[in-house]
Amino acid sequence: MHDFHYRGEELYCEEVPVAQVARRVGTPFYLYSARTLARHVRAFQEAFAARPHLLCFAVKANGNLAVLHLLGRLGTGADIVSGGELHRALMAGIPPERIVYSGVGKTAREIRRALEAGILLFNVESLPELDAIAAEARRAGRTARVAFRVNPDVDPKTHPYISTGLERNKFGIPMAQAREAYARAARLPGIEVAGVDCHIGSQLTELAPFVDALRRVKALVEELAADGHEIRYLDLGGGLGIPYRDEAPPAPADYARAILAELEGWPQTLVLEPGRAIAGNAGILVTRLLYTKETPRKRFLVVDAAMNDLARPSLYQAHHEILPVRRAGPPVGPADVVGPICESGDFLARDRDLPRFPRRALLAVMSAGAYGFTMSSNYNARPRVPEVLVRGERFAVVRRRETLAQLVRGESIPGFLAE
Ligand SMILES: Cc1ncc(COP(=O)(O)O)c(C=O)c1O
Ligand SMILES: N[C@@H](CCCC[NH3+])C(=O)O
Repeated sequence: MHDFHYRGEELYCEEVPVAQVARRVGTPFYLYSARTLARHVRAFQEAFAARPHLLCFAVKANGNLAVLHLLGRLGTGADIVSGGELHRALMAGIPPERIVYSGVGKTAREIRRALEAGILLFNVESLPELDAIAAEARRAGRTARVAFRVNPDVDPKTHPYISTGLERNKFGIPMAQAREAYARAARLPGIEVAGVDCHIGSQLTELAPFVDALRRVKALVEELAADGHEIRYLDLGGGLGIPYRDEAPPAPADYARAILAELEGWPQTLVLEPGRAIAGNAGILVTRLLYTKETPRKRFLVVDAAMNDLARPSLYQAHHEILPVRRAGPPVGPADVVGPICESGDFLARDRDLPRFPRRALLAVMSAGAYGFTMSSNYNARPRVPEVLVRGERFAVVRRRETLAQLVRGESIPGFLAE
């Protein structure tokens, strides 16, 4: 599942002691395992080998150039949602013909860049956006291949903030409007109807919502075929969950079996956009204990990482396991692991049965490889932390710690303030 394990008393990433990296780069930092990333990619590739498919890693989960480069070398493409992510994917060497572009608010400039790059597919989320893409394509003398992202109105049974395929969510177009939308797209110069797309949410731990959504998509594709559209790509989005605690999400092979069974005799190229399932358990956030603070009610472990470094616990009450980098004694009762930020919502873990740690102990916040660094911010003027990639016995800093100079880069004090 992942390559973070104890050897004796010490936590390792692959062949590298985590404490050794901490000595080199200081804390906090993100640490990724190349072996875990590669294993997860291969699990998808092997599971879907029986049919034409394209694995487009969701860059929003982890956009580090080295990570994207590694995934690209293994054959993956990218699912992007902004001009910034397009830039990252191209810089990392991911070929444009393996890039699909989702998101409800693509700007004219972003659309132009994606057209110039020659990406595979625009996943279109509204009719006004379709018109904008058509206009840019005509201006550039190009043709944009499009899929509509349809909203199948399926409950993914996940956290409400990360469910996307319900009618009340802002994503995609309602199924009932799809045929009309495709008819309009087919008439528009600059547009080539190429696929159907759907993505119903993230951290799904059951197969049924995926299968439900796919059945609705299949019914639509049949109608579209009857209307004369040639649907060559079926983009099923991402969303496969991972174990953070005791969840038992389906493995990529189970997910593939369920989908492939539905698609027997369907010739389309399958596009998949996993993010978390590839990167989530391939990364940890390493932090140092600053102070242990005991009050009559609570024990607080104040660490040097905070909600600006890993937002998931504060934002979704997400659970991330906390492991000592050097094994400590037995648990002595509940503690909150909190950061230095001036918000009560600044916690990485709550009410965990944890040992008593020596001062300056290193702690690993597990399963932080997806939506960890990418959601980090500079809140409380905290420089963003470094990212380190391990492969076997080697490791490299793949993003340096932000400096104080970088923290204020681009800011200026206008002269009129002195008047
Ligand atoms: C359009 C789209 N594709 C792919 C993903 C990746 O999802 P996950 O990381 O759950 O696989 C997301 C995020 O939920 C998304 O919005
Ligand atoms: N950022 C979320 C997932 C949202 C997925 C984006 N479509 C998380 O950390 O779980």
